[in-house]
Amino acid sequence: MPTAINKPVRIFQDARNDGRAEKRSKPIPWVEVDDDEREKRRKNSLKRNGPMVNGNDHSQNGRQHKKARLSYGNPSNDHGNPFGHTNGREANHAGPSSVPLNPAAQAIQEQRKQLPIYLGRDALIEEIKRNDVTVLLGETGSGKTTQVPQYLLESGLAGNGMIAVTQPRKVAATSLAQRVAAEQNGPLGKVVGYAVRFDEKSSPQTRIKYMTDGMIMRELMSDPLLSRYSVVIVDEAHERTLRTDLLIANLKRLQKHRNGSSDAKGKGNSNSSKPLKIVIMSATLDAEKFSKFFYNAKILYIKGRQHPVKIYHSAESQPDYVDSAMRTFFQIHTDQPPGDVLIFLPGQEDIESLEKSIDMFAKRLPQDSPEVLVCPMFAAQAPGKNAKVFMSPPPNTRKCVLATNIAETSITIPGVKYVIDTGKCKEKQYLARMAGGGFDTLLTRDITKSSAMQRAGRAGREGSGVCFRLYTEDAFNSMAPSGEPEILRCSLTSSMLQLRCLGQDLMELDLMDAPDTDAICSALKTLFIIGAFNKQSQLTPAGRHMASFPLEPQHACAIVASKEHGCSSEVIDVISVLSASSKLFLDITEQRDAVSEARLKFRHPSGDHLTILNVVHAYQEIASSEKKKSRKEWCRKHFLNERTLVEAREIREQLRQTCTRVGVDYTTSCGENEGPVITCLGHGLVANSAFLQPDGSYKQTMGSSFVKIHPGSTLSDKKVPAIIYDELVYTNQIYARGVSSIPKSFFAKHHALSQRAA
Ligand SMILES: Nc1ncnc2c1ncn2[C@@H]1O[C@H](COP(=O)(O)OP(=O)(O)OP(=O)(O)O)[C@@H](O)[C@H]1O
Repeated sequence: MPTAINKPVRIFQDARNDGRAEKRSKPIPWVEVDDDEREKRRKNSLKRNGPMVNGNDHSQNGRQHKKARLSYGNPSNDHGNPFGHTNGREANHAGPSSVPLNPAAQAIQEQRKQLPIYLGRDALIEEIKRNDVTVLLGETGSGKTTQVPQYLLESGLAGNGMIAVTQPRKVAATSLAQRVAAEQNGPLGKVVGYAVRFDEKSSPQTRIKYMTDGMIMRELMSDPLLSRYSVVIVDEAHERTLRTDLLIANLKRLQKHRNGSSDAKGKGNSNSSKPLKIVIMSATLDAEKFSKFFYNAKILYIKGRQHPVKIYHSAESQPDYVDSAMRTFFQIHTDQPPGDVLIFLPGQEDIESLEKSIDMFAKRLPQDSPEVLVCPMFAAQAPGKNAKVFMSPPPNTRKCVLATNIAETSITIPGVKYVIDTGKCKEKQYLARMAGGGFDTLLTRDITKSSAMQRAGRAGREGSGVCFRLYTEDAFNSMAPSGEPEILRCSLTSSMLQLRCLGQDLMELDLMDAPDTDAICSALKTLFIIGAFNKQSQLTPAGRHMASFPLEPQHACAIVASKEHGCSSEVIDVISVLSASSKLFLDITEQRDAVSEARLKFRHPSGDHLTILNVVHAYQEIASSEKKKSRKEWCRKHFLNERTLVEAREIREQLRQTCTRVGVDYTTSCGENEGPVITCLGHGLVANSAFLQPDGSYKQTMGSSFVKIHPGSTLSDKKVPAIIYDELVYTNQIYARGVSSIPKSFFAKHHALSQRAA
């Protein structure tokens, strides 16, 4: 397909020689993956031991296909309704055709019928009806995530219960809900809704709810049997996030309770009025492992993908992957037919650096060349900005999305035809032994085969696509098949607290993989010193309150402590900013002096937390008196991210509601005397504290590591006897970020506690 991809790109030849011009001018040599070989790999990746629901080898497929067409949009209830009787509402959810369809909606319905999964619709419904647990494996783009919930709803299999579809990431949950609401020909939040942290769009009419795995885990606290749901679909289960693993363990437990059956075959349904169906889905899943975990649950396969994706590997390895991605982008842009480009990079820094390079070289394109619109996409970016990647670019413009692995699974970015995969990602890793007390940090590493396949899959969503891998075929062949489950590499503090509120013990839970003892001890230690657990590792009343907040326990602890210190208003203001998805302070390296000058007036001598509070107060004043435009200008002048402040305002509202529930008066204020704010933050961050050493470094109180204050902190050039910090980042050394000074006397009580905990 791309015949001219090996042509030199002019703009690099013409560019000023910065030492790279000559190298850049040489096109990257590509090797196309042989189609037969790819088919062999595809078959291997879908090693089957169960029926294919949409292929010729399914015993009844021909008949079922016919029936599927007949029943589409007009489902009878002949698939049974194991969740009790429909209550009349069912008729409204018989499918999108119950409301007259305009031409655009009709086109969407036609698209639905073209998906590979459509051929197996009835077979799939039948299998899910027969089995309590179903493991569904099908290629990216076959239609699992968008169609399965609708099939179950339209067939009446969900009864009058809801269908939850869990996703590891917020952006997938929200964008899928939007798409499926359109497929159901209704507004978002009605029949189809979503729930992610700090944001929910649903109503009493909601029947399909896309939600993050964290949100459904949180629902367990108020509804331990998840009785509102008749089906829980765990999507992208291959990612094995910590929350997915905990959810799966809980689903297994509560299904036994609700269905009264100890196997996955659905035999216990007869006595149960509210049975639960579980569907585990992915394109790249160790299906046997999941099946075994659920007492040999049925594995089903969906054959084929809607559109082909051609794959190219670079002939040589590309150590400077950011530069190689940039060259590949312009090779596509100058030679290839229209189509947007999606580039996978490990993290925000690489994204920002590539954005600058592409913008710079795009200015050197010939005048008649199409424009380039770069759209970054990463978790720490405000949701509104991430949503921009889903919009169409202006005419005669090629969109170039620069994304981390948040765009890797589930989502469809309209217009994307080309994927450039650097082969790198950042992964959370818990450095328990290294840092003594232990901390989560992000490390750059090579991706897995499963990720490579998911990334390539993003190119074939709306038509045929092309994926350029910036690594050799040998490198691909030596990649691990899939990643290590998060439960084996992340901090367990938050999950342990949440589970204890459910009356569960992480150590006793029936998990697919048991976590490391170091990580368990570290979490227990942290929960003990913040007062969430007592010496016997039992949940305290304060711990229960902490778990009510949708926050890390350390932050929730600060709010709970503020009740006693009379400064809840201020603590909530600070925590709201720390919980926003993007950073408050914009760090522009080239303008470092201007940045620190502009921020001088907010700077608080105690450090970053009260500096944040000063910004929040100043913004509140501006927001009450100035127009929107002036607020924006004010933020720009002070190098502040206004989106963070706006998002923090929404988060504050939610935290206030939780405060009301747990009896914390959020209006109490310490006024000008801000000392108690640091004391409360200290209670929460006591495990994140360190003492000054003679050489100017800081030694952790709970661990044995030496840390430095991050250069971006207001305290970076100060020496204070003791600090608390929000997080540690590991580069060539360990840096503490989000730092405040705290009196050493504060530790008199806590240090003894931490010694005892150790
Ligand atoms: N937001 C969207 N806009 C346009 N088309 C979409 C959108 N979401 C889904 N589609 C279409 O529906 C198809 C099926 O998507 P779906 O997410 O159901 O597939 P999947 O099998 O779950 O894939 P994956 O494993 O990658 O999540 C896509 O390939 C695309 O053609």
